[in-house]
Amino acid sequence: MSILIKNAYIVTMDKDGAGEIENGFLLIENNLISKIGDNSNNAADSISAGTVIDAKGAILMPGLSNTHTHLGMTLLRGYADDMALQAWLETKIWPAEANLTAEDVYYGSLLGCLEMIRSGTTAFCDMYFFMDETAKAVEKAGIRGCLSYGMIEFGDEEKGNKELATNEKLVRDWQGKANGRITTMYGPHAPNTCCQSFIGRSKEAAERDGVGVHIHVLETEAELNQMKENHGMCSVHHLDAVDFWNTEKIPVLAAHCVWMSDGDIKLFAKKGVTVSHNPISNMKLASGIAPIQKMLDAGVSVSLGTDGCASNNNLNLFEEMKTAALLQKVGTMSPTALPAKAVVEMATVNGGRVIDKQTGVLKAGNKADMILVDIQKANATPVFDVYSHLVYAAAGSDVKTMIVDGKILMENYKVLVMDEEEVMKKAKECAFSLAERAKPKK
Ligand SMILES: CSC[C@H]1O[C@@H](n2cnc3c(O)ncnc32)[C@H](O)[C@@H]1O
Ligand SMILES: [Zn+2]
Repeated sequence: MSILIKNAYIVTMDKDGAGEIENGFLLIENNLISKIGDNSNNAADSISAGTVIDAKGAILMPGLSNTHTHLGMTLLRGYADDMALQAWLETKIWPAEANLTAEDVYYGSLLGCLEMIRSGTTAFCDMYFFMDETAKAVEKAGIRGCLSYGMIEFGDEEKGNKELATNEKLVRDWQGKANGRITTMYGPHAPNTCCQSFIGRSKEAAERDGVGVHIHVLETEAELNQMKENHGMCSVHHLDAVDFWNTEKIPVLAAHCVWMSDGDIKLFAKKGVTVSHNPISNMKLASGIAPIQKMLDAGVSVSLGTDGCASNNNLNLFEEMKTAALLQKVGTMSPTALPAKAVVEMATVNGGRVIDKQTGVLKAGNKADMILVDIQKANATPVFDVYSHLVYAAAGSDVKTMIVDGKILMENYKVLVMDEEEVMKKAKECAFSLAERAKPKK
């Protein structure tokens, strides 16, 4: 099993290696990148491979990583808009989610995988319900998923025990499955929906099982105020007291982090916490502007997420990259904040670091997760700077080919791993049936 890609403009994202190669080739053997180099002297002509892709007119780059989403929520796209987080969750989303079935989450997740394949995302971190179904969808779709069960216990110990047991089963059943494409984490939802000791127990379970933790933190000013009122300190310091941010043994992924103080940022940098920045969700729910430039300056590893489809309302990381850059600029009133290359690093290198260390950079020995972005298009004419193009001008729909773990999932805009029409039909049926079941009974 080998694939040779030649004549590509390669963006490796490899700081210590090739950087960009204007006319490059890349060889995949089994699920790994075995060679990458310059093709201006036709070096690739001497390489034989089972499949050859001529990538003239395309950028070859690492696949994008979406480090915070709730994939099954594709069914709730457009279900409840223009509301603040707490009211949105309590009056619309949680009542709808109380009616979710396993079938809903399967088709919602498959639809999410399809949308990610079509827009360049090769890997994602998820936190939701019925996670066996998301795992089955990931298995079928061929992408990479880091899955956590979303645990909410509101201080109820008995509920907490059940939630931990469900997450533990997910880890036992799915960790490392699908040739390592599926990994798992523990997912305590947030510091204001789970008590401190429960979140501490989640961390201990994750360390015992050798997997990471994924949590929402300081998403809104309301959370910050509630934590100060109830505990006399912010969420970050509250959880530091149970050593939650310690990454010596396992990765720690913190979504949102909008209301971080300078002290919180310093602590995250020291501890090695990965932040998932979700600018579109933060804008739509009017949660605020996360201090991302400050985090990067302090040495925090910041990645990008979309959040769920009910607060975004899509899974398109190209939109997320552009929004991240623009939002930092307007938030700091500085056009030099969050330049294009730093944003591409967030969506590739930094996301890869938390999902699978052998992804996010195109170099020999890494896993073969990559995309081809079409630049034979009006919106790609001219390309002066490849990072500027990717962040400010490119669209998710410019992604023409995707390879994950050495397998072609989409080739020349044709998705090879599922019947798109069928998936959309089933997902639509599930969505409308769910909305019907969620209607308040008269
Ligand atoms: C317990 S599974 C995940 C849980 O989180 C909800 N959710 C979706 N988006 C957000 C957000 O921006 N902040 C907090 N919680 C969110 C989702 O609906 C599930 O109930
Ligand atoms: Zn979320």
